[in-house]
Amino acid sequence: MATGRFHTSTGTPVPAVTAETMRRVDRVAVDDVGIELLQMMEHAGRTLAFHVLRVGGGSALVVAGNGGNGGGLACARHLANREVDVSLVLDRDPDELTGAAAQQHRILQQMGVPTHVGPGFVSENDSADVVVDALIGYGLTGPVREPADELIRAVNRHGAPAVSLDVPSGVDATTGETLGDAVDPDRTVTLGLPKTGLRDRAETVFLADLGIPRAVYDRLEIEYENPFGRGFWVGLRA
Ligand SMILES: NC(=O)C1=CN([C@@H]2O[C@H](COP(=O)(O)OP(=O)(O)OC[C@H]3O[C@@H](n4cnc5c(N)ncnc54)[C@H](O)[C@@H]3O)[C@@H](O)[C@H]2O)[C@H](O)CC1
Ligand SMILES: [K+]
Repeated sequence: MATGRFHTSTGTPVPAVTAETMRRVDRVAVDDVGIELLQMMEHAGRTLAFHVLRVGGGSALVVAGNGGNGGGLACARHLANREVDVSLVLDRDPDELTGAAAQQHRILQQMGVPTHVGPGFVSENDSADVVVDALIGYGLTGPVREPADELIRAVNRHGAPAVSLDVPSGVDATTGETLGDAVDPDRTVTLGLPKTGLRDRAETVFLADLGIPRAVYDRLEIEYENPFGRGFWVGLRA
C-alpha cells in the first residue's frame, strides 16, 4: 500500500494520508474546531476553478456526484462567474441530491447553469475545453457502479483535458488502485493533505488549502509544516 509523503517544490515535506485519516481530519475540523463543510468546499471549489482556468478557456463541463466531492458544484459557480460557459452533468436526478451538494446545486439553478443527467450528455458537450471530474473523491466504496462507471468512461473518451477534484474518480484514495473504471486526468487538485493513493500516479498533483488550521493536525498528531507558504495552493512531487 502506498504511504509516505510528498514534497513541495521548495522541499517542504507534506504527509500523505489515507481516506480514513482525512475523514478524521474533517471530523475534528467540523465537530471540534467549528469549520463548516461548506466553508471547506468553497476553498476547494475556488482553487479547483483556478486550475481549470489554467487548463481550459471558454467552456467547461463539470461532472459531479452527491458527496463532498460535489465541491465541483462550487467550482462550477466560480467558473460561471468568470464568464466560462459551464454545463453540469450529474450521476443522478437533481432531486436526489442531498446536503451540501443539494445546496450548491440550488445556487447553480438560480444562476441558470444547465444541468443534465447521465453519460450521454458528456459526449453531447464534446466541444467543452476542459472537463472537471468531481464525481467521486475519497468516499469511493468498492468497484465503481452504474451509472458512475459509464460517466467515467465518457469523461475519458471526451478528449478535452480533465481536472480531478481530490482524487481521480474511480481511484481508491488510500491504495491508488482503480476499482473498475477511473478517470485519467491531466491534473488532480487534492484537498487539505495529499492522499496516499496519489503517490505513484502520473498526473500532476496540486494541493489546495481548505483553511484547516494547524490545531486540527496537532490534535490528531499529524506532523504538519505549512506547505503553502504565503499562497493558497502548491504543486507537489512524490
Ligand atoms: N479534507 C478534505 O479532503 C475534504 C474533502 N472534501 C471533499 O469530500 C470528498 C469526500 O466526500 P464524501 O461525501 O465522503 O464522498 P465522495 O464525494 O468522495 O463520494 C460519495 C459519492 O460517490 C458515490 N460513490 C461512492 N462509491 C461509489 C461506487 N463504488 N460507485 C459509484 N458511485 C460511488 C456516492 O454515491 C456519492 O455520490 C473528498 O474527496 C473531497 O472532495 C470536503 O469537501 C471538505 C474536506
Ligand atoms: K474526483
